[in-house]
Amino acid sequence: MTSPASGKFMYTTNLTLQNLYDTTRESIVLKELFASDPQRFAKFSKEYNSTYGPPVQILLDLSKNLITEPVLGALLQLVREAGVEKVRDAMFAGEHINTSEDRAVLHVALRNFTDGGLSIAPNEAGVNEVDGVRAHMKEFSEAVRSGAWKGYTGKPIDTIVNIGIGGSDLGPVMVTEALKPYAKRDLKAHFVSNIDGTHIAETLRECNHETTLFIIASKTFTTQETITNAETARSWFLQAAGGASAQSHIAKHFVALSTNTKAVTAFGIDAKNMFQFWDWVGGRYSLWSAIGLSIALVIGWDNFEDLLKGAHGMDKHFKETPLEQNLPVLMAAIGIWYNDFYGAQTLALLPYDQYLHKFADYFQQGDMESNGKSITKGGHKVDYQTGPIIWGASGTNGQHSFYQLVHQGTKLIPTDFLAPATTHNPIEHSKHHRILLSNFFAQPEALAFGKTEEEVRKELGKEGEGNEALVKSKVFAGNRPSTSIMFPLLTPAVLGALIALYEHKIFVQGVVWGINSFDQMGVELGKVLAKKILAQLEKPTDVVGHDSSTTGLIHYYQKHRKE
Ligand SMILES: O=P(O)(O)OC[C@H]1O[C@H](O)[C@@H](O)[C@@H](O)[C@@H]1O
Repeated sequence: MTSPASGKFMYTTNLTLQNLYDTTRESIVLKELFASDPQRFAKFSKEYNSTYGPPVQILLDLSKNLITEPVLGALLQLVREAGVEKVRDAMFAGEHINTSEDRAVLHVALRNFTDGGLSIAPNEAGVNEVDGVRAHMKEFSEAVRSGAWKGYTGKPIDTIVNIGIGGSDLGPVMVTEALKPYAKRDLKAHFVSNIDGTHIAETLRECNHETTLFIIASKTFTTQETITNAETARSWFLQAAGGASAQSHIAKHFVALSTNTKAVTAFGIDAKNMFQFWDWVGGRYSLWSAIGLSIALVIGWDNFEDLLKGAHGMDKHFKETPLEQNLPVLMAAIGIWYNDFYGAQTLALLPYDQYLHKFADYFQQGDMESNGKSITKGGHKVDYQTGPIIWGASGTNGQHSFYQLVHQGTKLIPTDFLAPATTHNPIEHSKHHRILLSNFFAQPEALAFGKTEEEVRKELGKEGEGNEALVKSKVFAGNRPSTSIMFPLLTPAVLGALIALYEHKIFVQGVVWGINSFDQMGVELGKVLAKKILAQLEKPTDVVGHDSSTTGLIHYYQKHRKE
């Protein structure tokens, strides 16, 4: 048998799985599986308890998935056969598993603490500088939060503006939203990402230049959106602070988070106000690095460190736990079952926690930029499905929009439901939370077990007689899969562990599919074309080298634009 090195999804276990799918799919009916096995929940749910850092408990209930013991066994065999354990260890050891860019993949090193016991790639350049950058971030964030760091007129900072995009934006946005209960409420935080001038313009309207700190977050420090927004912020600041003579005040109001010292200093930011990270930190894995500075500013250093420690606990679990008990491995295995055997196209992330309302947005980049690939590491075109489309919204909002399709549409939509047992806002004696959780429990139940025609007829009584269309439209076929994830309370450490759980799930799937989860060549072409087009926008005669559609659209813009 060949492996994905040839572009064929053909491990030996693949045949076993295909065979299981062909011969047992009809009998994988959740209603029957639960009825015939009172132990199903006990068998297919796992409790994670951190062995490192602040306490983290996570309950992962996989029992409402379309799996049986033989299926899960075969999926784990597939993971084993694909060599996931070897590649995982290679990642922790700092081998250059990002082969196309010849880089190590060491975001795990950013959340390693010397007593963590994982001895992560101590020899990779930069790994021994992690502690130093953390100390710098701690000192700086504490100075800003305490008011010791002053703006150029001697006033403390009351507003921060993180300017970044993609991995330099989504993590800080998602985490600061998720951990709002831990936020310093009198420090306003804004995140500017879009090149659309509206984003920076609306943000600057809310800022006082004397008390605002701009954090320019860009791994490469060449990203068009970020640099343009940063230049606009700098001009705004200089103008408000008295023109060119105010240049020396920039040091009090602009810091940079980057791997590119040269570009940062060329921009005018002092190297001592730069927080370094390294090329082995992928953008979408960078919230643990200096990119997390805005998080540390908002929630404070100790909470930021708890976030890292929660993730580190999950790293230990991923590295040290047998596959059968390994949460990210189990989630990855089940995702492969739907993606490559059932033909599911998507995965919906559905947190029943308003604080996690950016969770799906965050993992759209995390998952889709990592595993949205169709060429293997060996350079072959795949003949199987790779990364799923990630989408979702926080409960219960989704219930009033897209759940109709999830319950009764023609597509199979695997779903992950997430919820905390306790809310940070127990208003009305937690009445809201009880209602929220009743929905969190009800939706997976409804998806799995549905409602039969017989039940509908009984319920409708006379109204249903002679109205077959009505009866049929009220039937829920059921057997729609879901995973449920619960935790006691959304703390920084729990959030860290949850993010790391999904990161490692993505990792495992990427290895099984034989792709490089750590480059992102797919974002390049559009960028290059946009640069070329930008230079042609002035006059219709400049618009050359395009198809008639693109040319027509640019001509329309040229005809109708107003400065
Ligand atoms: O931090 P930077 O270098 O500005 O990159 C921002 C983003 O740019 C591109 O879209 C990709 O490379 C992303 O992975 C990255 O997160």
